[in-house]
Amino acid sequence: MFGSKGKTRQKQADAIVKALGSPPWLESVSVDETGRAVLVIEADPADTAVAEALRMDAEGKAGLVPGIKTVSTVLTAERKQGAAPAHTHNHAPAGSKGRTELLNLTPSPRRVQKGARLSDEAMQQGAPQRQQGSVAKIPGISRILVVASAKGGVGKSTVSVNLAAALAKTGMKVGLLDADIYGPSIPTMLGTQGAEPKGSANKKLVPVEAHGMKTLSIGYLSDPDAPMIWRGPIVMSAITQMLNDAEWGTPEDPLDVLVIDTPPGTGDAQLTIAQKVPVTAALIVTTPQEVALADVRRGAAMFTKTAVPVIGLVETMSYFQDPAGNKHYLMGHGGGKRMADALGLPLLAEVPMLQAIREGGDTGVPAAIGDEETAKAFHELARKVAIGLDTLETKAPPEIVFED
Ligand SMILES: Nc1ncnc2c1ncn2[C@@H]1O[C@H](COP(=O)(O)OP(=O)(O)OP(=O)(O)O)[C@@H](O)[C@H]1O
Repeated sequence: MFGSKGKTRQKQADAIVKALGSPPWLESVSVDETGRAVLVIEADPADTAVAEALRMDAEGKAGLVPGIKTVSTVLTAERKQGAAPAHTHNHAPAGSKGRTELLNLTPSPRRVQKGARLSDEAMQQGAPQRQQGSVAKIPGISRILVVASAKGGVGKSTVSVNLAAALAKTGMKVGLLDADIYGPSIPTMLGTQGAEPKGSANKKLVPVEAHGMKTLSIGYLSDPDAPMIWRGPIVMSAITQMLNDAEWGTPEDPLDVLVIDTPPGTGDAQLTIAQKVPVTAALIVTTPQEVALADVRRGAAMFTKTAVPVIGLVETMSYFQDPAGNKHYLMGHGGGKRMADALGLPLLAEVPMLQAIREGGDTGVPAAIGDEETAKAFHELARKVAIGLDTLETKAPPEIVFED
């Protein structure tokens, strides 16, 4: 029935169905020879928000199946009673002429049927969603990794600082940009409070050097005793300045990676960064509690929507190990793994709750450059992140285009 290529495509389609958990709303999956998957999702046209959420989630998961290069979705009205159940195919099913036409008419990117819509934030901004590669790269920066979390206080800045320090320790040229407008904590974590980035001869900001990294923080640019209300445009101009008008590297000698610590949540600031900054990939930080799942899902969906690949999840404060070596799962056990599985993302690290990590943050010497045992989790994470970023460079990004 199928040739060997056809069999591969069928396997990929089956893998997508499996990755999505064979849901009843998935009418069909097809994969063509270029690695483009088309998902046909049945949704209630009256509930566009649900349809949109299903689509984003499904596309994110499908995009992670090996061999899949782009994912497009066709949203259809709900199946009438007695219609065929969900199945996979490499060709439009015989006898479903309307659907065949629909699939054949969509060599291009994702089509959103009338009724489906973008998020409220995107609508408010009135801007088309970003397509990967559409934001110009910054000369002097090879890759940008954003570290995000759905909620505040989960240990995102701690992961950002230690990951950046661990990457720098491997010999990579690393930058760390603190874009956390609500609580720029990176100067404290690096022991650079009060630093004032100087201007260079060619009127660029010179990043502050700390622990083998180049760093800039919104905290260096604002008075910590005079908290200001940061609004979208101001945030973006500060971040844009720190990104584009700073001496991170040169086109001949660029940074290998710039880690950006973003503000927690999925509001305007995060969406703007994902859309306007040439982000290579995102990393999501969470704690083990189950309650955060919906928030994390929303965060992952935001990146999917803006065509930013998420390379994985990091669970932090996973457990406390007593002096006898017993592990105590104070915040629950396995939440990060379950969440990663539910989102179809790899869990890249489970960082323990350690006094040395907290103290490292408070004293300005990241634990990742400290003693071997404490630093281990971050070094392992850095290794996986470096591999993840390299892998992305050889894989075509998902293709996303919205219809008017
Ligand atoms: N693995 C860990 N072990 C011990 N303490 C930790 C760990 N991770 C984070 N902490 C501590 O928890 C507190 C919050 O961490 P952090 O500031 O990194 O969170 P955040 O998510 O960046 O917060 P915010 O939302 O304010 O940006 C800090 O005091 C930090 O030292």
